[in-house]
Amino acid sequence: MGARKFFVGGNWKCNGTIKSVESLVDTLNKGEIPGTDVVEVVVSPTAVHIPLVQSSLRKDFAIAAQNAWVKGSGAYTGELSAEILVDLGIPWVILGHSERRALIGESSELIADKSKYCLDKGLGVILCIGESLEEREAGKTFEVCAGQLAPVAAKISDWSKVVIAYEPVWAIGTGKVASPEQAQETHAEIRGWLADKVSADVAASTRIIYGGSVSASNSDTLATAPDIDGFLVGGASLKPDFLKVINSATKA
Ligand SMILES: O=C(CO)COP(=O)(O)O
Repeated sequence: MGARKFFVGGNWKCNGTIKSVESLVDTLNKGEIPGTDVVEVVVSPTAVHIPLVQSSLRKDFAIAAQNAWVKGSGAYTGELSAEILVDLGIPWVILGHSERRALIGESSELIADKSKYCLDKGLGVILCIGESLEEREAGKTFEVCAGQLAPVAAKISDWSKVVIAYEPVWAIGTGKVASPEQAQETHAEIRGWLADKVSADVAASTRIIYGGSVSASNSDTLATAPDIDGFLVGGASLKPDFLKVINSATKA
């Protein structure tokens, strides 16, 4: 546990006005959090809000894009390349979010290719995986997670800039948070899979964070689970509650 610094990401998804972003940044800037030796914080505004956030956000928080294209800059209307993100000084990108898998139809293969491309260009990747309710009820949670990780493991060798976000689809935006036992069980299985398929070192050092209805009222308890190394927060990251979630790093 000690080797893995707690990681809290705020995924703002497709939300925000200039006014609400300014107000949220102001709230975050005034918040007290443990030092950067205890917690790493990343926020992910929409692409067009990134410059505003970059110029105004406290410097101990980093920024992540919510997506990147699978190739470099070029004739890809509507996309953002890793090169553009690197040029803007954005250190992280979220890839494979279940909303993009489900709504845009991104496959695990495409997400693996994107992960490889972005890592090669120097970005850190927050790689999202997780099962649907039907898959959980069919007892396929681990199978689904392993199936989403396998194409990535086949393509990358350096995991030092990968954070795995386990986000069960049934818990996202539903208020139905996984219990600490449910999340811990899957996190431990993912870590075991990494040990088996990649290496013991990668398993020991890779942060596996939980996402899905994380809030100020449940983050302290979730943080105590030994294999939960942080959170990817949606709805609560748009509110002052995000500061409370960040502070749960002290419970880990
Ligand atoms: O999808 C999520 C973060 O990426 C989680 O969203 P909620 O926290 O709103 O459930």
